[in-house]
Amino acid sequence: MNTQELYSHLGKVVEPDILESLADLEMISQVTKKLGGYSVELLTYPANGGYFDPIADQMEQIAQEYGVPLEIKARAMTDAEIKKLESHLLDKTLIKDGENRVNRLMAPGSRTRVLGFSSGKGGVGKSSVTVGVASALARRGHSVGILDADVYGFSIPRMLGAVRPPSLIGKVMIPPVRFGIKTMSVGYFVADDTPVIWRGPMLHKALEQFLLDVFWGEIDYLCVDLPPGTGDVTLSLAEYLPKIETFVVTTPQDAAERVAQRSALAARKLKLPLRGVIENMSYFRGDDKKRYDIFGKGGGESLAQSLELPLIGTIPIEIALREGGDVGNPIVFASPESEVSVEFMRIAQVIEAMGPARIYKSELKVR
Ligand SMILES: Nc1ncnc2c1ncn2[C@@H]1O[C@H](COP(=O)(O)OP(=O)(O)OP(=O)(O)O)[C@@H](O)[C@H]1O
Repeated sequence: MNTQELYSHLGKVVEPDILESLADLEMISQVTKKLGGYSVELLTYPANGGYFDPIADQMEQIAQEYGVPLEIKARAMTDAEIKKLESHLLDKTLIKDGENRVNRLMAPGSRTRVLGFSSGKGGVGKSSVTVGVASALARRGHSVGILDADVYGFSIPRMLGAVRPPSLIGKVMIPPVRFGIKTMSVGYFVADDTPVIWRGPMLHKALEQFLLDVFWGEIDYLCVDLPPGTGDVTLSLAEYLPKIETFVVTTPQDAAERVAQRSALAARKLKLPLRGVIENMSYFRGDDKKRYDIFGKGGGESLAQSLELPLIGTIPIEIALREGGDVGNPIVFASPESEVSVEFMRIAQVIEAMGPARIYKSELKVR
């Protein structure tokens, strides 16, 4: 093996958050031959020191496969190298749309579908459903991102076990990736026990940044965990994400269904296209294989009927779902055969099959 061949093998290693190859990102130096083996430099950007190990492990594995000793050294990128990487990422993040710069995922003609998950009130499992559907779409081979817009009750980083904060390369924010899913949340910027007491304009600004300056790339699906009800944040999002297709999450309980209906009608007033209803905590299957309707029956169906929307899924109560959410191991990946996971996979298929909503309000733009 010559140095060029080894370089081309090592260059195929994928950077864990940017999800592009080291060669494309120019993050490894030429391989050099040295006494008894080879040496290569891995260039790190300011916050990715912690990623050195997983990348280096993969490079070592490749070298071992070819039976060549390899020394890997980390080197911090120079300012000029960071600038170059930033411009590479900016090209893939922003696109000119007339006078405006818009994030590629919001540009007209972008292939990204934006799926919003809303609920009338907290605690019905909206975040769990967002993670479940996003995980199922990822397992079906799509590129997926989750935007945690539930700014006061953020839970996505915990549910996905995402512990690394986003890195900043120049102006571009790199969303941490877990289970192949890009994630962005206010939770990355505040300590877990700190209540978010930002005022409207600050939240507006944070969301604007999450949508404009984040390197989402042209993902297939952006799943948005909306705050419960229809407050300020949802209003802002409706402006920023004119392509958002909303799914209403409810429980079988009558009361939850009525609150969900109010919020769905408000969403309709905001002209957020509603695409379907998902009923969560629909039943519990006991060890005796029987279904127990713990929270009653029929809430999802009756909400769907009153809103003239399809009921696209009924998700059972499953202890493993709650446990997976608590430790950052989503059930769709942890137990793909469970009834809940099978249902999430089915819902993902239904969403795929229904295709994007045909709306684009060109007058609504960021900046
Ligand atoms: N189908 C389910 N089976 C078991 N536990 C569930 C299920 N759905 C949600 N849970 C659990 O219920 C709790 C609330 O869920 P979640 O955080 O997803 O709700 P939410 O509607 O997003 O709430 P909030 O808006 O308050 O953040 C979590 O502990 C979650 O693990």
